[in-house]
Amino acid sequence: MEENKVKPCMESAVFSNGEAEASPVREKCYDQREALPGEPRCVICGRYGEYICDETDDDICSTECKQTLLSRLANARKPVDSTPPVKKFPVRDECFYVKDDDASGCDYLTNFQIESLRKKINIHVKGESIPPPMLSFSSCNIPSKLHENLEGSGYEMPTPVQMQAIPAALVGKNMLVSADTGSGKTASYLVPIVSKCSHIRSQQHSEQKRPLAMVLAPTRELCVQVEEQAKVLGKGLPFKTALVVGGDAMAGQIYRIRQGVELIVGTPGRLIDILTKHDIELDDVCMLVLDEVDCMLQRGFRDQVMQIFLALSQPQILMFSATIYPEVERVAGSLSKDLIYVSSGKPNRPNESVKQVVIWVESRHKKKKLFEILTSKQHFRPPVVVFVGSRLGADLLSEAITVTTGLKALSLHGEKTMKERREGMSQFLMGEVSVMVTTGILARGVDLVQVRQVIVFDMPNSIKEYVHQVGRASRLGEEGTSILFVNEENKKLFRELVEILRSSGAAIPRELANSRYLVYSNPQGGGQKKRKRDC
Ligand SMILES: Nc1ncnc2c1ncn2[C@@H]1O[C@H](COP(=O)(O)OP(=O)(O)OP(=O)(O)O)[C@@H](O)[C@H]1O
Repeated sequence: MEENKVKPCMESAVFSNGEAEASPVREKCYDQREALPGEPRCVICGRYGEYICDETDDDICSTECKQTLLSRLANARKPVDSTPPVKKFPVRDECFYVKDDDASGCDYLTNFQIESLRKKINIHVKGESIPPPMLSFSSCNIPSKLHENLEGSGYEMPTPVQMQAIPAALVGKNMLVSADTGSGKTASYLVPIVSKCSHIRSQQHSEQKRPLAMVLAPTRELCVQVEEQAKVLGKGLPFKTALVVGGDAMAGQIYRIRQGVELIVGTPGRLIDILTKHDIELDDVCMLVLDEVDCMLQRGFRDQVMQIFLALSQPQILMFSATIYPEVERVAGSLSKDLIYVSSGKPNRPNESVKQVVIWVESRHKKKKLFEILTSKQHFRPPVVVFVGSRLGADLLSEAITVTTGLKALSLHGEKTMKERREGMSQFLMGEVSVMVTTGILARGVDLVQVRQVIVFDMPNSIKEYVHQVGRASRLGEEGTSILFVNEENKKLFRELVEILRSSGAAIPRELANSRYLVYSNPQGGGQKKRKRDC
């Protein structure tokens, strides 16, 4: 490792009595000592995070872990066929690219032009004084460094939801946004956050760097990913992040926040834990994001989210999901009186780029059917995510897959340690594991860039969870396939399922189409045994 790539962390030098500055950079992870309470930890191995990786701003312990970190990031971003990382999205109509000669945005567009532009990019809005969609990242007055970082990530043009949500967030609108899975919602809130927070910080003269923004998300995996992306976008700007999730040592998280960060990304439970036990000043938080808002406002999370919301001083609130129902709109509306609504694509529907295949298979035959798919040259498209209904089921099935098919399979669920979850995810993202068997933990928001096939082995409790699970098979309009195993045990969801399959043009198995339960099934999906939330 070249010395200039890994800088000794000044704060950590205080803890190590100057040792970090005097001695050469550690080569191997096992040469590094364990972290003491309150000290920074290596994001890869959890040892003493003596250095800051200048490329990612993460705490790391050695050259070895730095390399692991960088290759994970590179792999996580690598497209399936290893072609250069220029990302596409399904732009069907070139002519919406209205020429803006002065490149200053579309302020001069007439209302009619704005409306026809929205129509062409399939954006619907509701609310007062909503700015027009932006045509390019350069037309929305974001810091040039952020623009460079977007380009560096392969973001050449904003996706439709970004075109509308970014300018609206930049002018301070409170928003509820519904957009298809894989349509770029994350950058829709991270771009405004990085832009605003780095601007505020650069204007501040005080030494105290209190958090300015917060993103709440339901799972640790999603938080890890959002924080990673925030770091990439904020690189080179006065913009630091803290990840606050269960399973990692709390001391390190508090230490990081106290060192001064602009953004906190976390799960509600751990955040409440930290806020109630430690004196963290939140008065400066001016932006709050609820990612997967329908999940965050559901029983289980709602009270914690409200508690955090009430601890803040009326921040701008941005809420996002691919599935938003009237009840969510009602609760979201109660958080802000002048909320605007943005919707892109077909809300509450599986992503159109995913071909849905539904197979009627009795429970006792499901394993056999799965093994057939996984061993079929024609049907198996690794890496594959298999969704099951329980943690034990995930463990047993992943073992059975390895034993029966010889494929490398892993399970990932809420009972695993954070270390196991991190390692499992990275092995999967790096292509070392071809089948990941998981509970709902990976259903929402997680950007599995290389995955093009999802197998829903156990139908989830609700159609909206099914929509999110299917969504893992496609990013930005890339084609994918989902295979759902269904039988009479899922009868409560039959009516909604058939409706959604019909509207997607998917074939419906004869047994399902002719089922006597079709008439009686409950569209709310009630009645199925409730499973423990797995986040
Ligand atoms: N403007 C863009 N240009 C190129 N790639 C983009 C752009 N915006 C987002 N992406 C990439 O598209 C993929 C999907 O984005 P993202 O994860 O934000 O989708 P999402 O709408 O949040 O999906 P989900 O509902 O599944 O969480 C990611 O790999 C992201 O890096």
